[in-house]
Amino acid sequence: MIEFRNVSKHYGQKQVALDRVDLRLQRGEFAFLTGHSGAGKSTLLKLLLRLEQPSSGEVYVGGQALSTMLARQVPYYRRHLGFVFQNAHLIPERSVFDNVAMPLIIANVDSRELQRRVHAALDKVGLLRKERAMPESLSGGEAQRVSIARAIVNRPPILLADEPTGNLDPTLSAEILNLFEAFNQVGVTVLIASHDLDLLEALGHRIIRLEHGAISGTAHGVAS
Ligand SMILES: Nc1ncnc2c1ncn2[C@@H]1O[C@H](COP(=O)(O)OP(=O)(O)OP(=O)(O)O)[C@@H](O)[C@H]1O
Repeated sequence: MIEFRNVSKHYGQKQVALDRVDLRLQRGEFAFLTGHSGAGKSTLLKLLLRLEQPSSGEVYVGGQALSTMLARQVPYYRRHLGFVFQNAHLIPERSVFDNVAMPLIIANVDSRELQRRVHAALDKVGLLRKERAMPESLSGGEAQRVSIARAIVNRPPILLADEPTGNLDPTLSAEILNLFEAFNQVGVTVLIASHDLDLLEALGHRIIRLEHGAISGTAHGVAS
């Protein structure tokens, strides 16, 4: 589903963000990406989103080499990826419903289908009752759940997240990770960058470690 073949990424002349990374994620896999600050986690996700291009090597998603994708194909490609940031990044002057609907508006989905899908996404994250709320009235955990609803409303086969629990306490973090697990159980491939090793190790999923841009190990945590 996802493959990095000998991928390096340099910023400028000296900064090596990724160093000859080889990595495969099977369809339906759930993996964490961890490593120190500056290890290259966000860069790896940016390459998958095609926000950045490798300096050498190739990234394949669903069998397609991303370097061969034309600029005009990139927006369509990105519809197959859901992405969750550390901060929810909601539009403050739009309701919860409108925020979640945004990817469907961009994809020109008709209004009845849009309503049905937004309700289904909010239902999955347990926030249907908040559809008319404005972002400022949400707690941190609720805002993050809205951003997850927005990421999955297009039913992407791949869900990526960069430190999605970084601003949340341990109980809320566990709730957010449970949501990712629920999507994974219905077949979504999930890759989450996180520092929070204690939380990750307890879940029993694959953990991919980056160190100064290189893969330093891949192992499984121990499910408690
Ligand atoms: N746009 C950029 N220009 C120059 N250097 C960059 C750029 N983006 C990242 N880097 C550098 O590349 C390296 C990897 O950064 P990256 O953001 O991928 O690490 P990270 O593991 O996500 O770190 P963190 O956990 O702190 O977010 C770092 O040394 C960083 O300073």
